Amino acid sequence: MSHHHDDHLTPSCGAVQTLPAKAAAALDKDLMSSGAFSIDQLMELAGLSVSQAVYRVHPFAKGRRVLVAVGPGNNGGDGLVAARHLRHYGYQPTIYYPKRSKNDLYQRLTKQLEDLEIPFVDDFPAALNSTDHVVDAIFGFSFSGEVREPFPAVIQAMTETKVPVTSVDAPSSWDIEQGPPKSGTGSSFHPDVLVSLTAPKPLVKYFKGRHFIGGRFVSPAIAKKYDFDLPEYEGVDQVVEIGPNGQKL
Ligand SMILES: NC(=O)C1=CN([C@@H]2O[C@H](COP(=O)(O)OP(=O)(O)OC[C@H]3O[C@@H](n4cnc5c(N)ncnc54)[C@H](O)[C@@H]3O)[C@@H](O)[C@H]2O)[C@H](O)CC1
Ligand SMILES: [K+]
Repeated sequence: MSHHHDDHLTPSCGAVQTLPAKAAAALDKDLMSSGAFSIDQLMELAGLSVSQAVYRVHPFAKGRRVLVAVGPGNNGGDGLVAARHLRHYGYQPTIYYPKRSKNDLYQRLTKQLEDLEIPFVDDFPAALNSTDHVVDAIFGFSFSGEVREPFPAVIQAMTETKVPVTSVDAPSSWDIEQGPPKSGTGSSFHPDVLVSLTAPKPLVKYFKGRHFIGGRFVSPAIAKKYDFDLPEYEGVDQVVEIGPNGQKL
C-alpha cells in the first residue's frame, strides 16, 4: 500500500519492531505536520517520560542529585525538560550544557531552569564525582560519525563511572543502526537505563540494561503507518518498561 513506508522498516526479527534513524525523523516530522503537534509539545512529553523513568529506576532512597548532560540538539532539549520535572518531584538537578543553542525554545527552557535556581556547571568529570545519577541527553537519532569536541571526554567519563546513567533515546556516541562504536582500544559506553522515545531504534539490539518506552502521544494511525505496536501504558504513566532489546515483558 502506498501509505506504508516499507522502505523505512528493518527486517523483522520476532516481535521486536524498531525504527531506523530516517524513519524516526520522518515520524517526528509527521507528528508536527499532519499530526499538528508543535516541537515544544513533543519535547515536553519526551522530557516528562524521561523524568518518570528516572523516578522509577532511581527513587529518592538512592539519592536526589541528578546530573543532566545536555547536547546541542533536540535530545538535549528533552534533557532540559526532564531536569525541570525532576526538580519539581524533589530531585536536585545540575546541568552540564556546553554548546548552548541560540534557538528561542532552548533559551526559554534554560530560563525556566535558572528560575528554579538549578546550577549549570562547566566541569563534567568533577560534577560526576558529586552526583547520584546521570541523565545522558547529549545525542539522539541525528547523531552520526565520530564524537566531536567537547563531548569525547564526557562520553569517556560516563563510560568509566560507577554512577548509574539513563540515556535519552540513544546511548550517546552509539550509531543509531549499528550500536556501540567499534574503536580499536578501550571499551564503549553502556548506560544502565535507556528511554526510547516513540519506538526503539535498531541500536537496542546491542542494549543490555533496563529499557523504557516513552511515547504516550502517538496516535494509532501513526503507529500503523510506521508499522509498530503501541505499548500498553498503565494508569497515568508516560513510560512502560520493555525488554532490553525491545521485547514485550
Ligand atoms: N520522537 C520523539 O518523540 C521526539 C524526539 N525528540 C528528540 O529529538 C532527538 C533528535 O533530535 P535532533 O535535533 O534531530 O538531533 P540530536 O539531538 O540527536 O543531535 C543533533 C545535534 O548533535 C550534533 N551532532 C551530530 N553528530 C555529532 C557528532 N558526531 N559529534 C558532535 N555533535 C554531533 C548536531 O550537529 C546537532 O547539533 C531524538 O533522539 C529525541 O531525543 C524531540 O524532543 C521531539 C520528540
Ligand atoms: K542520548
